[in-house]
Amino acid sequence: MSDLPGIVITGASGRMGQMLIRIVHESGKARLVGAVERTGHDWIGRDLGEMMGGAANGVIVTDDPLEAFSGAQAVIDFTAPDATVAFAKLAAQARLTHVIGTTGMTEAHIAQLAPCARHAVIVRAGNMSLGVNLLTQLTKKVAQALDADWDIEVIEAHHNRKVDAPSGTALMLGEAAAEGRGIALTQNSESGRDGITGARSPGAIGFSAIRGGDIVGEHDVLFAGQGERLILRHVATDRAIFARGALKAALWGQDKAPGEYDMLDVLGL
Ligand SMILES: NC(=O)C1=CN([C@@H]2O[C@H](COP(=O)(O)OP(=O)(O)OC[C@H]3O[C@@H](n4cnc5c(N)ncnc54)[C@H](O)[C@@H]3O)[C@@H](O)[C@H]2O)C=CC1
Ligand SMILES: O=C(O)C1=N[C@H](C(=O)O)C[C@H](O)C1
Repeated sequence: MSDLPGIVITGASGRMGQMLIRIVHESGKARLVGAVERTGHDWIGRDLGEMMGGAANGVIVTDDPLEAFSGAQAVIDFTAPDATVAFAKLAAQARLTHVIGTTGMTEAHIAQLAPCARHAVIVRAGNMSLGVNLLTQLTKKVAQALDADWDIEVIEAHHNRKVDAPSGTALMLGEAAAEGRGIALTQNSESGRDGITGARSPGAIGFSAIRGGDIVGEHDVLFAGQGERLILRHVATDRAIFARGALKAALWGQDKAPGEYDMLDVLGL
């Protein structure tokens, strides 16, 4: 019996679920011990390896997270907001590290994580890649250096199946810009411009979302001044960057005290 940490993947058939299964399998640093999908999904009761188009691996996909979580040390969860809150409660009961990549969570969803984090490690980030987490730090620094005469706009592009906007990454970047500028994002955010909108509010942080084709994820932070513009950009071309970050977080969480963490903690940025 291996002593590598046992990992459960929720949303196993999803774009990120399948990528996570590959990355965990290839890593040699963890064991894949469970796979969860929503009730009614075709994969329930079937062998995960076969569903992924390979040889049987003995992991049977289940819609019972409690069953999957028993005997695991961590759950990596890229699903949907309501599902993530439900998984957080079960992961806390089982004292598992819960790595949350799910975006589109409201304040009400996020508030429900705090009691869970009293019992277990939660690592949550709208983007698990090294590049984007570095970009948040750069964004904060630039926003600190420039005054409010420089308009800040976050422009993001994603594939045509994405259901939430602005993206979790765009919100992280907006938060970083707001922090650098010493303002609250909630009171200074502008998005969804259409029609006679009036002039841009001075000092606002704007958000624009593009959806199309198979774009993995692209984010620009535009600082627009008088006579010059500065653009910080991240382009993701492979979902493996998110999966590698999530696996790193799951392993990092193994010896940490219960609490809510993000990828800056994991990466030491
Ligand atoms: N933080 C990060 O680095 C990243 C976050 N994401 C986020 O991850 C989430 C998933 O993205 P994708 O994989 O592209 O979506 P997807 O739609 O391909 O996959 C989601 C999966 O979750 C499953 N699911 C939904 N409700 C469930 C439930 N109650 N129980 C079990 N499974 C359930 C669905 O059946 C589906 O297979 C989105 O919120 C996305 O924004 C995506 C990429 C990177
Ligand atoms: O849904 C996606 O695909 C992605 N979601 C995350 C987000 O909302 O920022 C991360 C990445 O950009 C891909």
